[in-house]
Amino acid sequence: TMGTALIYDEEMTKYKLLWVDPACKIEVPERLSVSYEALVRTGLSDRCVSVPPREASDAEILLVHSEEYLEGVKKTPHMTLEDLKEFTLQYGDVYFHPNIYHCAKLAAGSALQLVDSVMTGKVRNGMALVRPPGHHSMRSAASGFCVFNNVAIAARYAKQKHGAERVLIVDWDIHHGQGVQYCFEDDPSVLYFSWHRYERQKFWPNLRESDYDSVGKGSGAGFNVNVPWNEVGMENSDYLSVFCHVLLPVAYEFCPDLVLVCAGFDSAIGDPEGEMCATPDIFAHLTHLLMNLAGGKLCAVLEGGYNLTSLAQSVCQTVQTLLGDPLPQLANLRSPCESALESLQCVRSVQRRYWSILKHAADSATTDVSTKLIKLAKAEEEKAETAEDERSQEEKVWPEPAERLRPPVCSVSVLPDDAACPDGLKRLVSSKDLGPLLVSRIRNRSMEDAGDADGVATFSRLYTLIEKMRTNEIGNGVALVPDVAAAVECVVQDLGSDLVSRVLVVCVGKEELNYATADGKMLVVQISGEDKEEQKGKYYIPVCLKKGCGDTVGFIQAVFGLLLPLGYEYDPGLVLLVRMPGSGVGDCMWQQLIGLLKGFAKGHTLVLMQTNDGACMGPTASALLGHPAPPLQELLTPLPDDGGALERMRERLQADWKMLQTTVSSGN
Ligand SMILES: CC(O)(O)NCCCCN
Ligand SMILES: [Zn+2]
Repeated sequence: TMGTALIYDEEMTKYKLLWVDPACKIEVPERLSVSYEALVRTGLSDRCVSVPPREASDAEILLVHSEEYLEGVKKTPHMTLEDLKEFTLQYGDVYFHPNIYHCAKLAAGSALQLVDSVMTGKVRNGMALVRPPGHHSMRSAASGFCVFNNVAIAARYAKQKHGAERVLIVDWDIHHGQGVQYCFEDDPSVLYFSWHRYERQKFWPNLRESDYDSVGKGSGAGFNVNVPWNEVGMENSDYLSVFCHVLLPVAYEFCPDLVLVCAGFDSAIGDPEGEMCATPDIFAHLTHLLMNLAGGKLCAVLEGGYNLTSLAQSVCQTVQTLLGDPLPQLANLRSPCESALESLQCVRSVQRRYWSILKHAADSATTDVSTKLIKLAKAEEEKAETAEDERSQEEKVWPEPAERLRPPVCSVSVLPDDAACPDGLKRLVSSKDLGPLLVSRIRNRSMEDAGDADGVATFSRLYTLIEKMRTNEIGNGVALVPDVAAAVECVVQDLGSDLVSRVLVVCVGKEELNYATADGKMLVVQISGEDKEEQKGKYYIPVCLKKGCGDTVGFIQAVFGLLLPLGYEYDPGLVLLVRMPGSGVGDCMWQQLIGLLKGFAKGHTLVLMQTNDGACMGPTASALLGHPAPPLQELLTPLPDDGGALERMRERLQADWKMLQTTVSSGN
């Protein structure tokens, strides 16, 4: 199914703080109106399926909250100002208003409408712009501007009404959604992931149980994943590292039927609460990285976000990705910071006991993180004293996110004349005259009999395709060629090199690739079952899966632990995905790979396959067109894998590639 639902009603702007409370003054009605107005202004709202909110019923609210709490909140509409203040005093950092009960029912009801729309297949995914937010509210208490726990209610509702068996909740808000954690900490059917500003418990809500060692209880052990940020100023690379090295491997092993996002945008630059430095376009990638889970069924529900500029931009980035638009290039990613690496290492070392995909993660006990903790804590104590005053004054500025233009043609195919063109793809026939020099090079390089006019025609079409991707006239494409190894060599040596500055070549299968430039114009990552001799340098990385490319657990570990971090750091202008004959990779994994690789080069991927391997043309076309990849069920029953080899490879490569790091540098 296609389509993105958008749920919004201005009624949810009709409550505000009626007295002085410094902790609550940032939660203003304009948060919602500027977000919606930005979606209207950019034309994104018109591209969505507008779904009206509704009020959550008592029964639905009671899925999470107690009767006494609900009865209490029910009385607030008739309270005097003094009664409202009195009622509010029993909770922390939250305020009540005569209309907030109505809005809280609409906020929860919006999340339920979104779940209905997605679970019934009316739309593929969607976003609910709501206030009051929800993730702090608990069974019998309001907290942190939250009254009813919108997403927790939605998760229970999805299970009860739609039979969802496993629900993943991703909370990228900069605060810990303790309400969600308490609700599901002993429930293995709901995996709760949250990162949050923590500063070793010095940041609100100052809970010991927000730290990384709260992994869930009883049968829920392992189904709660907390990533504390112990410093402010976290950047895009810190966020992406946690997604690649913690959340995504675990999420894929969990294999959810539905993904709910506590979409708070106070984790973006400029926000007074988060004080982080990640730019709004990061949410395009965070959303994208979750969109191939659960067959694309993703519901994003607004939580926090208090800088009206970065909030509006972040909401637009999220919705634009839900609509399937090309992703922005994330420029100049750098190494995750030391504090992020320390958190990453701690989280992986506690979660490795519960997730086989993390089994080979370093056990932090061996690197004695505690001394590092103390040393770093002292270091930042000094820094904090000085930085505090400067930091709070400085006004953050960041570039407006780049436009993300959909190319006129989404996907094309380059095929032998007798091959059928898959539905939805446009056959590329026009070809550029390559000129005698290139023609002779092609003939020499790859064609046995120089007379192979077909070969030249194919390559001139490939050249055209690459050129039209560079100018964004075409999004992506797939080519069936007689000899895929020869084609790769020709494309990267002759065609690609002068058209794009960096080509990421992802080869699946064992064929020998006998070129690897050391100049960085090309990065080759080859995933195969063959044990290759040591890699030939920084830009040729052979990843060996002992049990071959059919080993889904190993493949996923290679994709998230190596390929995606490398790709983000390399930041290519074009992705060349090569399917070597006999690779043994499954169709689902293949589609997942195509979907995930769209995160690079604004989605400009060229898939090369051998003519006699055309059987997977259907799944390939489907993935290129943006249809979500089917879930990888195999992950549920992982075979004993050799993930250790991948960890060792990552450790070896991280000297060259900073995004591969998952532990604090043992050096300092
Ligand atoms: C929804 C939320 O997580 O943004 N609420 C933040 C409350 C902060 C109170 N100091
Ligand atoms: Zn927040």
